Amino acid sequence: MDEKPKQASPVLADSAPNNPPPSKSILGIHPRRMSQPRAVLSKYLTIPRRKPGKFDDVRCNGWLDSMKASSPRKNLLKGRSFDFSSGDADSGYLSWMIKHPSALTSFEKIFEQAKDKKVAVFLDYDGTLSPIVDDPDCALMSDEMRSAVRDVAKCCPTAIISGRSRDKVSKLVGLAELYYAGSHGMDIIGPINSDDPDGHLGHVKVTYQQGKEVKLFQPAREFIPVIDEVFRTLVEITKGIKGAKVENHKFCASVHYRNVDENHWLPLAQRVYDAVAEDPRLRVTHGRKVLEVRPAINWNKGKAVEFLLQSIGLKDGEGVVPIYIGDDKTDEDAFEAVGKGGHGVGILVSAAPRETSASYSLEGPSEVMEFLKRLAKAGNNATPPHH
Ligand SMILES: O=P(O)(O)OC[C@H]1O[C@H](O[C@H]2O[C@H](CO)[C@@H](O)[C@H](O)[C@H]2O)[C@H](O)[C@@H](O)[C@@H]1O
Repeated sequence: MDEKPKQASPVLADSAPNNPPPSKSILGIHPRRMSQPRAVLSKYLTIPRRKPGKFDDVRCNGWLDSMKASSPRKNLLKGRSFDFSSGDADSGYLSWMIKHPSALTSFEKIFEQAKDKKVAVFLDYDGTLSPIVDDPDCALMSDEMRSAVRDVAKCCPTAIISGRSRDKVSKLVGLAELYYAGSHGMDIIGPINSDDPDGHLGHVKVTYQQGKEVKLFQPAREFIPVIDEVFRTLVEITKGIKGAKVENHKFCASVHYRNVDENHWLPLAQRVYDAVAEDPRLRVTHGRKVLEVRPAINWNKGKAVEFLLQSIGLKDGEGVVPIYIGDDKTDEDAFEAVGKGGHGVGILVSAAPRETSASYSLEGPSEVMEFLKRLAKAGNNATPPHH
């Protein structure tokens, strides 16, 4: 189904990788050589990457802290009565909740903000629609959640924006009426609208499920062989680490350490960083107990939201309220995108206080489902169906 884009993609180069590669390997594993000629991809790349140098403990501790913090602990305070004068950890949680109130208790306010406006809903998958589980292949969404999402999609355009490959996440969700962006937004299937001439945004028209014509946008298309190669390397170098799992998402690769003994997290991270250290085309980012190797391009879930809004014909503005719900660091770009101009609503799914650009919070997938049900009900009462 995938075709070659007719026009160059509008991808800009990143200013810096999220996490610069470390210096010399402590394990004696040398960075792999890529077979793909670098010149082919050079238009995307401006990131100055440091040559491997001295291994530094500060960076190492930084990784480890980041890896430890990457999946928040359950909020033990829920359901307790609070002593507002205590000044301990409880008050930290409370002040976070004041800054990022529950989207359920604030539902009326959110609905008021969306009233008489065009709403578009963007949903992350893992940790948002499905609970976090040890085996990524077992992260299934419930039928009840599926029907809540289906009902929302009946009243407003709805898209899934996931770190997983588009094929995988669309199979897991199983709703043909949604739009999908896989590989952290680097593989988008969106609608074609009349103000958006063919190829204008670097996309191609393709025939999708049930013969429907859709827009396919893959800004990192040229990286497929690069990711393929790094995936094979990652499988090889993590073979000896019990519990490590590597996934190929076509435009990025994930290295999971949720099932790896904590003492081996740092050596695992070191191997992953070493594998990309000398390649300016790649960068490493952190997700929930997962390291992601991604093309070093300026494209992320936030850009995918903007692209989809434009495709849907809802350019950002006062009349449009994009709602984004997600649980991960990679969702922060999307929270920023919907927060621009103060029109959109970002909702972080987290059971613990976290630095975020989202305005609201929900504790976990069951609260997400509750919110979606209320949204669908309110939307059905308030507006005619969008399609
Ligand atoms: O953007 P998302 O849809 O949230 O995808 C992000 C990553 O999700 C998956 O990993 C996470 O969920 C797994 C299943 O619950 C869990 O085992 C893992 O620890 C989490 O990181 C997926 O497997 C990754 O490839 C995605 O990048």
